[in-house]
Amino acid sequence: MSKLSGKVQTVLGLVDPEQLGRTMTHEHLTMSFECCYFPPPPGDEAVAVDPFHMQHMHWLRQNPYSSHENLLLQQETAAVHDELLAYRKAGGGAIVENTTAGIERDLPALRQLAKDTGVHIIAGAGYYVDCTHTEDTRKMSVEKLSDIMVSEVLHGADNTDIRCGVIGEIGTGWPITESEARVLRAAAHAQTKLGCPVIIHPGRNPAAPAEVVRILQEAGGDIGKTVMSHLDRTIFDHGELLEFAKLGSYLEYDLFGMEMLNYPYNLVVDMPSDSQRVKTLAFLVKEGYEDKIVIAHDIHTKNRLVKFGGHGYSHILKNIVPKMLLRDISQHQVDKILIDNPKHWLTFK
Ligand SMILES: CC(=O)NCCS(=O)(=O)O
Repeated sequence: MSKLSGKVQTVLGLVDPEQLGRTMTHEHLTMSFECCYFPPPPGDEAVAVDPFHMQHMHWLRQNPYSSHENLLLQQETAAVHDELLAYRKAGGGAIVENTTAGIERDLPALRQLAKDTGVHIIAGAGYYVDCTHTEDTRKMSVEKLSDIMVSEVLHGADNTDIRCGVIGEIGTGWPITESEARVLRAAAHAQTKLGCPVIIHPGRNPAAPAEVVRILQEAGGDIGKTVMSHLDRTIFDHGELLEFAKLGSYLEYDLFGMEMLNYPYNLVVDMPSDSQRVKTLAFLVKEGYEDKIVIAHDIHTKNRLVKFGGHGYSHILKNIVPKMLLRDISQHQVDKILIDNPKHWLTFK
């Protein structure tokens, strides 16, 4: 039996799963989202260059990806530090930090934040979406990619001794590229070796999550120990959602706090409101999936920090939980979603 077995691996070392408490399963504390810059609407170029003023807060919420400055979350470690202290005060215990290679993972910063705030931080191994893969990454075999992920978990990543505790977020688009498929297979192989949790960023198409599951399964992945992220912007039809849920992954609603009219990466998508997200959670609970739901905010731009007028990492604990209780999700079920499900997922087999 591996020494990881029965434990959760944080950036400060192994912990007993009971120590985690309430856990956001998909956040970023330091990263760059420059890879996904989207040009501003015509006429808004001047605002986009200098958006951090009170009168532009609404513009930023509607166009978060159209300001280069807004994509540099890695510049805000001091604010994130304060917001993690607020998260603890609001009852939070742990955060899964999903930044992988390609979007500027910074493990020393994560270790410092964990030390200074007392929040358990679990770091992610592996690779983000295709456009961030380097030439080296594209040339690697599945075995080589898998060896790297295993090493990031067992020995440390980015030339540090800081160890990752999950594989992911593994980035995929739609259609899934050859390089992304290779990374997915490698993640499945590493998961088989390690018995570790995996988390996936699917492409923006309702068929994408199931296609990822198919590739992982074919490569021997453990779907019951895998989180499918971003379902709030991916699967809308309740019938299709139940079909996907049957495949057995954790179902993650992780864009709480993000409300926008035009989702620039797929204009066909109507980004749901938080009320609609809660309604979908209540639906899944009613259908018997209370043991498979996990939630988070996926903060990946500056404007979502409290410092810039955003909701911060405590929004779910402060605002969404009361709403869940109002919508027939019991306290026991809320505790499953925030404590038990993340704990089971994060514990190494
Ligand atoms: C960092 C990240 O991948 N966030 C997801 C953004 S998306 O618009 O839901 O794909």
